[in-house]
Amino acid sequence: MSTPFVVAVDGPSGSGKSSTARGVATRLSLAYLDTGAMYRAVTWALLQRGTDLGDPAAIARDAVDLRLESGTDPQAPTIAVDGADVSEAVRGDDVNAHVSPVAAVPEVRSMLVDQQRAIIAEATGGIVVEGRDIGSTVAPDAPVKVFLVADAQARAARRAAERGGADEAATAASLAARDAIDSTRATSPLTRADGAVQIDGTHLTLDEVVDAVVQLVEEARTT
Ligand SMILES: Nc1ncnc2c1ncn2[C@@H]1O[C@H](COP(=O)(O)OP(=O)(O)O)[C@@H](O)[C@H]1O
Ligand SMILES: Nc1ccn([C@H]2C[C@H](O)[C@@H](COP(=O)(O)OP(=O)(O)O)O2)c(=O)n1
Repeated sequence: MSTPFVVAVDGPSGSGKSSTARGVATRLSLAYLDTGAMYRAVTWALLQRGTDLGDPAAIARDAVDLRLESGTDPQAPTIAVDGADVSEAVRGDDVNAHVSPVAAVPEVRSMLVDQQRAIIAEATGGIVVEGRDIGSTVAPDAPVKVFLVADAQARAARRAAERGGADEAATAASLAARDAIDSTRATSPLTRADGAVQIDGTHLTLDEVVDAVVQLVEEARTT
């Protein structure tokens, strides 16, 4: 069986990965996988369990038997853990504050990377996958790799607006704290992968960013 066509979209928090990836997948009738939602779901479940999130060994021990299910429809993506749909719950402040240390635990990463590769293998019609390490680690052979960036101020303003006018300075601080941990952890840190095309969406509309990625896909399909 041939390997599914993968579009890898990586970048820092709030750079537009989810909106772009969903837009591209919808436009091209591809599946969509939000790997950040998987790290968020593990964090949510460990918070519910009362796991000591300052203790990587406790995180690894309690995460190992969690059962995640990712819905890959770009127009209605979902994430469930042990049968409960947590698509909304994983966006809360508590998860935002704890997800980066959880995502830094090697056992959590290897468990989720295995699951992500299994989902990709089943996406025979092609899939857009977004996260931090897709082009570098999860799907290094992806024919299209995008590294999406935007100014810190634009990212904070957009994320605060999305959250109903949340405080912009507090949102900026939360994004910066996560980016710092995500970029410096030992295991597959956020980085621009070999072969990734960097797109700066600061002064582009969402449609323009989607157009740019669709163009990269069309170029890759004709070469
Ligand atoms: N190019 C853009 N122009 C304006 N707003 C954007 C653009 N890209 C994304 N957004 C908005 O910014 C917010 C964060 O985008 P999102 O896709 O959730 O980022 P990420 O997945 O990287 O965290 C969302 O409210 C989204 O609608
Ligand atoms: N492939 C991935 C995806 C996300 N993560 C981690 C790092 C991020 O801070 C959290 C949450 O990711 P998510 O993409 O949902 O975050 P944003 O929507 O960009 O704010 O998970 C990761 O380590 N590797």
